[in-house]
Amino acid sequence: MRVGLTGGIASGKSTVAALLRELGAVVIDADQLAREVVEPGTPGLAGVVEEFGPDVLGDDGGLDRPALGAIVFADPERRAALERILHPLIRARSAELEAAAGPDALVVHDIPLLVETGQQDRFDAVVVVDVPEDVQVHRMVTDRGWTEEDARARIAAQASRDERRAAATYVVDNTGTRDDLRHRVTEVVAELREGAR
Ligand SMILES: CC(C)(COP(=O)(O)OP(=O)(O)OC[C@H]1O[C@@H](n2cnc3c(N)ncnc32)[C@H](O)[C@@H]1O)[C@@H](O)C(=O)NCCC(=O)NCCS
Ligand SMILES: Nc1ncnc2c1ncn2[C@@H]1O[C@H](COP(=O)(O)OP(=O)(O)OP(=O)(O)O)[C@@H](O)[C@H]1O
Repeated sequence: MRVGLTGGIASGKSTVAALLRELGAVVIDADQLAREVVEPGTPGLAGVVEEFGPDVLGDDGGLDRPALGAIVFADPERRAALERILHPLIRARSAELEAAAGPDALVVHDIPLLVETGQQDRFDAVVVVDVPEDVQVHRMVTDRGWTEEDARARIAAQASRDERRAAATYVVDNTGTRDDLRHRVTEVVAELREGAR
């Protein structure tokens, strides 16, 4: 069974993904793949430097992620240019990992931009982690030390809460405690497994 997991930035996707792993799912994390495909020496990094110039490289020759983030989250066209380079590489790697998981696995694709990139129909079910925007901002500011302006710029680059919920098979509310979240995720996995039988 193939499940898509998504949610706005800092909604709790990684926390849900960790719970799903504990419950036996194979989780494929698009943010992690987005890092792997631009590691030093990769064609991905060469493509990014060709498009954005050497200023997006740090002193160690690796990608300067804050520098690139400042460019692309201020300009949708530049963001689209970056996505044209990285998304095909991320998809290819993700397909390889899925093939390696085997036919009986519960495979969960954690994809922040699942709805933005119109991938909802590629999955047997879509799980959306849902919180109001103010909770996202609060978590980015208090847990990660971002400015409110940076937090809102990322949110503005993403689908709206309603657009995401419209694509959901299961909505996982994450405004409660971590225990509440665990309880809800366990319930969703039981329903997914029930549906797969
Ligand atoms: C611009 C980059 C270098 C900034 O790196 P940084 O370390 O600051 O952020 P990180 O990669 O950890 O992403 C954190 C979150 O930002 C949001 N985000 C990332 N890329 C995008 C995007 N293109 N559009 C909207 N939101 C995005 C997601 O919610 C993601 O979970 C990086 O985000 C990137 O390479 N983005 C393009 C690839 C992409 O689209 N990734 C999203 C998963 S497919
Ligand atoms: N129920 C909760 N109560 C309080 N804090 C939470 C809860 N769930 C997650 N968090 C915290 O909120 C922050 C965001 O969670 P997490 O990293 O799982 O989100 P994410 O959606 O994966 O983020 P990103 O989009 O940046 O990858 C983290 O600091 C996490 O510890």
